[in-house]
Amino acid sequence: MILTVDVGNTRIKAAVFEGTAVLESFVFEKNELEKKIKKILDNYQKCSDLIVASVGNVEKQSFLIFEKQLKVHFFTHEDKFPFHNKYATPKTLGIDRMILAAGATLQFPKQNRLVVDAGTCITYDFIDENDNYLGGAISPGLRLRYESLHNYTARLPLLSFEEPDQYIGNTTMQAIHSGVVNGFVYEIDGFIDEYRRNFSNFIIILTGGDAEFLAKRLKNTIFANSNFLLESLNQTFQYKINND
Ligand SMILES: Nc1ncnc2c1ncn2[C@@H]1O[C@H](COP(=O)(O)OP(=O)(O)O)[C@@H](O)[C@H]1O
Ligand SMILES: CC(C)(COP(=O)(O)O)[C@@H](O)C(=O)NCCC(=O)O
Ligand SMILES: [K+]
Repeated sequence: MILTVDVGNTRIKAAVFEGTAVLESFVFEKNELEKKIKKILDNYQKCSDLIVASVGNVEKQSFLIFEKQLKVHFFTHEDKFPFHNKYATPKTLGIDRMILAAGATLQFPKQNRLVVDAGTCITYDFIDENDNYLGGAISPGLRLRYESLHNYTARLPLLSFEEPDQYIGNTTMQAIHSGVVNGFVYEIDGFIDEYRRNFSNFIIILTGGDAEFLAKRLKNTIFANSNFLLESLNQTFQYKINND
């Protein structure tokens, strides 16, 4: 049994795996980290490994305190990954993106894969059918768009997510909802269209905090799985064990 933990810039996601099956998954805030992990490990005492991928700013020590109970592994660029990394700055590539790319490579062999992770940021990661990781894109996520409109202007209120019913917003609030939500959806559809024009034999994997909403709104058909990063962490760890 293993416990996987994904530290993003907004929230922490965790899941307990037995083989490839998710036994339970969790979402919590950074300030609850140690308390939550302790509780999970109390409930799943058979966990032998704690596997972490972090792009957020939490102390390593918050995980290392569990070393008495089980093995702790932080994924880094030094680990073995199942793709050829063609990113020109491999050391600055987010470890979350590397894990997503690894999961896509292992789960969907011999095809072009695009992973879209709609979290704090939207990240696009492309791995071609020869398992070359080529890169992708980074842009502001849904909530970040609402927050930046408010934080960098004098007159725009901070709104929370609301699905606009039209693209012509006729009030300040509707204009913001249209710009943020429709802009978000159009951007992702636009990127997917561009990839589709250039590559065939293609799978698109959608994940992150906004995946569920997006799955309903995108015109492109996609494979949506909110747990894809955690599942990929589990798979990449198995891959590491088998290849070290
Ligand atoms: N309860 C929530 N708290 C924060 N963000 C949420 C929540 N529910 C949905 N979201 C959406 O999820 C996104 C963050 O996704 P997530 O995958 O948790 O990010 P990260 O991996 O970067 O921490 C935000 O843009 C927001 O729109
Ligand atoms: C782009 C990210 C901030 C995304 O973080 P997230 O939205 O998952 O919290 C993260 O992958 C990161 O810090 N990347 C480093 C830069 C790069 O990947 O090139
Ligand atoms: K992301």
